[in-house]
Amino acid sequence: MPGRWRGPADYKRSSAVWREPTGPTITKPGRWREPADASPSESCGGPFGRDFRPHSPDPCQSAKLRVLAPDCGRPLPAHSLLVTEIVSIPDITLSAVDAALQGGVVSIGNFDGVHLGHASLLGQTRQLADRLGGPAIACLFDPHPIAILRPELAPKRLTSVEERARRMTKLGIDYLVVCQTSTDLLNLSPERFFGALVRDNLKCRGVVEGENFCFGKDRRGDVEVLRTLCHDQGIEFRVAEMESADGAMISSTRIRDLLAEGNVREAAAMMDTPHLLCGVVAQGDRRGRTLGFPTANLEQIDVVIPAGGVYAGFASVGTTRHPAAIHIGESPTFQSGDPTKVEVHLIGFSGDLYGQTVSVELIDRVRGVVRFDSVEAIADQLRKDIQSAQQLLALP
Ligand SMILES: Cc1cc2nc3c(=O)[nH]c(=O)nc-3n(C[C@H](O)[C@H](O)[C@H](O)COP(=O)(O)O)c2cc1C
Ligand SMILES: Nc1ncnc2c1ncn2[C@@H]1O[C@H](COP(=O)(O)OP(=O)(O)OP(=O)(O)O)[C@@H](O)[C@H]1O
Repeated sequence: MPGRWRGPADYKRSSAVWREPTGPTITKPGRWREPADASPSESCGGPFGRDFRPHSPDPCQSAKLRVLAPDCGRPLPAHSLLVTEIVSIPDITLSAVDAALQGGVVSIGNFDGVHLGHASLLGQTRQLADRLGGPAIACLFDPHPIAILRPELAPKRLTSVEERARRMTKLGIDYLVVCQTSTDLLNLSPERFFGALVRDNLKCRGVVEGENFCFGKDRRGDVEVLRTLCHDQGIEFRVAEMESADGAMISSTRIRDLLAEGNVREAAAMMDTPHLLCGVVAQGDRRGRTLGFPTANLEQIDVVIPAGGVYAGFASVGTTRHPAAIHIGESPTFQSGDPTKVEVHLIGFSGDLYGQTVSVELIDRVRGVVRFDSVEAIADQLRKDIQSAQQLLALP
């Protein structure tokens, strides 16, 4: 049965991953630009489809749902740039990863959003792996530990695991190891955690972490503890300087806060790529087309939805990318909608999108949501919004 733990040697590995013949593109950390043929919609379900639902509150349930690529049966599109291979380890104290993953350099964290701080860290991981020989590995925990420890405080994530892998590809990371989070794992002391994952499983030659890295039960291990553990095992250890913007450290939490304010532009700057909302088009009230602006209503979005407002962005359907005006939140004019409703008007597009997967890159904010007194007034404003969006997107 796919995804079920069968024994120590049984770790899940995505086999439907396509590797570029020339290997991953390595560029200066945080300075890469998306190649012209990369379509964000492929990263929504990615090659793993929408079956990959890692955020179940019940870790056992999550393990059952962990159906990675081998069983999804869908071929990876040729233009997809996903190269970083996702490897799932159900239990770090039991699993035995294969030799290809061993002898490299690891960086451990959540890497949600793969922001510029992560990019700098992972760039150094790549460099050290090149020097020492062996793969460059990022390792994260899924679900996020907070979802098990304090589920009521667990924030929505910025990026799916597949999207993180896609971003890591551009940073030269060979493997994204996804450790199945459980209470047993969270109860491991720093020493036992290090022994199980870094020493015995990955047999690392090097470790790279940021200054604020903590690990092990109650976050008792810090970079000094890690330095000693690495030293005792003859593992090279490097501490990366923290990356900042406007005098404050860049973090996933800070990016979530920016999105909560509707500041998608700054969030994009910190991730070096726009925030991506991916959903399936559902039926709305069918009012949009009567206003002259049909909208695709997106459902099943499982990442942070920014504050209510009108945004400029791009919407991708399959491999086609359209400029778009996006409305998030309620429609007070019609007393309808909810704060997380996402409606997308694809500029210059007409056609049926129901049931299709659409991914939206949020580039900039146009304005807040307003209540209009008449249908004519809102239609007038929508025309202006399309113009503003086109300007913000620098379209002719
Ligand atoms: C670019 C854009 C801006 C919008 N701004 C507002 C707004 O300020 N106030 C409002 O009540 N509705 C706003 N809407 C929502 C429209 O009222 C909504 O698209 C319409 O009710 C159609 O809903 P339906 O897709 O469920 O049929 C906006 C929609 C778009 C596409
Ligand atoms: N701004 C940064 N510069 C350099 N390294 C960073 C930065 N932020 C985090 N890191 C490092 O990246 C690794 C992964 O950290 P993690 O994903 O938990 O970071 P985070 O962005 O601070 O997340 P959160 O806001 O949820 O705490 C850790 O080694 C951490 O020290």
